[in-house]
Amino acid sequence: MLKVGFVGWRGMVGSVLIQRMVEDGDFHGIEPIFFTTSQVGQPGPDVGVDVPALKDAFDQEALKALDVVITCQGGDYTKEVYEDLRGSGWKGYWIDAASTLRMADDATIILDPVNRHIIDAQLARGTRTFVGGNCTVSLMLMGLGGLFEADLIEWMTSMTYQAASGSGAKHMRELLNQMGALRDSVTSELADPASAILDIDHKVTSAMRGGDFPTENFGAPLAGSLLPWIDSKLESGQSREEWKASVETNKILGLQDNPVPIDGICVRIGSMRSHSQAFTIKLKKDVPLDEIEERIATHNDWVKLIPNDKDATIDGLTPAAVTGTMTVPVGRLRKLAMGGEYLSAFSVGDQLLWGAAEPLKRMLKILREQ
Ligand SMILES: NC(=O)C1=CN([C@@H]2O[C@H](COP(=O)(O)OP(=O)(O)OC[C@H]3O[C@@H](n4cnc5c(N)ncnc54)[C@H](OP(=O)(O)O)[C@@H]3O)[C@@H](O)[C@H]2O)C=CC1
Ligand SMILES: N[C@@H](CC(=O)OP(=O)(O)O)C(=O)O
Repeated sequence: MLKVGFVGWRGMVGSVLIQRMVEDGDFHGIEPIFFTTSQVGQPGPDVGVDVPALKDAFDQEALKALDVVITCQGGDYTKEVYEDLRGSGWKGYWIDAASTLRMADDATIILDPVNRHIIDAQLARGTRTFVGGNCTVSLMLMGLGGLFEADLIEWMTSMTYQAASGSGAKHMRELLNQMGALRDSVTSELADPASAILDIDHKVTSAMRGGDFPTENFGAPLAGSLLPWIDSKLESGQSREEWKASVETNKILGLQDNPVPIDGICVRIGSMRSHSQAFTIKLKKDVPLDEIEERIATHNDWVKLIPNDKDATIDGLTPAAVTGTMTVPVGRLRKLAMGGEYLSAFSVGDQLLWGAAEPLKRMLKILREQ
């Protein structure tokens, strides 16, 4: 039985992973051991099978005894533990949600509905480090995988609308507190249908700019606003989040030698846990729209084609419709005014499921099938 260590299982990504594994009965047939950086000795979670008390996530000896480590603890943990563990000669499988190791030569980015052939080839070569992709990248590929598979894309832009959850649990709370503070600033005016909308607008804007508006985590108002920068600045002028689109996509698809250029602007908006993206796609040739739709819709079991009409779009192509589900809807598909080779598309996906936890869960299953 595989001995599988779970690190970071209590966090937001980790708890979605555990929830999905319990739902699918994945804890049966493995020996799960739970680790912590702060609660050593406390009881492990209820996952339907017996688990020992929590072990120290920095205990190299305990980690070395494992066949598989799955970590959702974050990049700092990976930096602190991974090299020493490998340096000690440990030959187990390391499955990680953090970005730290993604671009390392000996690591494979996992998104098996899109790159199972690469995962299998890497396993056969003896690769033992597998890392989940950036959430926008994984969600984009789940939606547009059919176009990449048919080698139809010459270049692409991705303009993102990213949820608060991508920054972590504290940020989700802060977004809600910001929303509440905005409403609280005009409670009496909202109760009076005769109050002037411009007065309401003025008060809301003042509240947003006020010194007591809760911005400790985002550093600025997000509710009622947006933040067109995610992560650090690179020399190229891109944000790190924008840079990941091209490098990670091409690594996932094994196209590093002949990469598809992908670039855009990543924006944080006030949705809770679903990321959306608007794409402009330059096709290699003028492919009919019905063929494009067919290729997108049949690529995997989770992508869902949304007809390009208003009702279907408002119904099915929003964070409110998608959050908490595995479905990745793709819609707003139409040829742009620039010509038959220019395609628009819009997609939405739960960034904690396909964007973070699901590829890790599925990688463990792949290992169990070996
Ligand atoms: N958020 C996202 O969208 C994505 C995140 N990732 C990666 O996953 C990593 C983890 O992200 P995320 O899950 O958001 O991080 P969290 O901040 O939710 O959790 C990280 C760790 O914080 C500790 N912790 C301290 N207090 C609490 C508490 N009250 N409740 C739960 N955990 C607590 C836990 O460790 P302990 O039990 O040891 O104390 C937990 O494992 C990220 O750093 C990133 O590398 C990857 C893709 C997407
Ligand atoms: N940066 C992403 C979330 C994330 O954790 O990404 P990565 O796994 O690439 O660090 C967001 O803010 O929405």
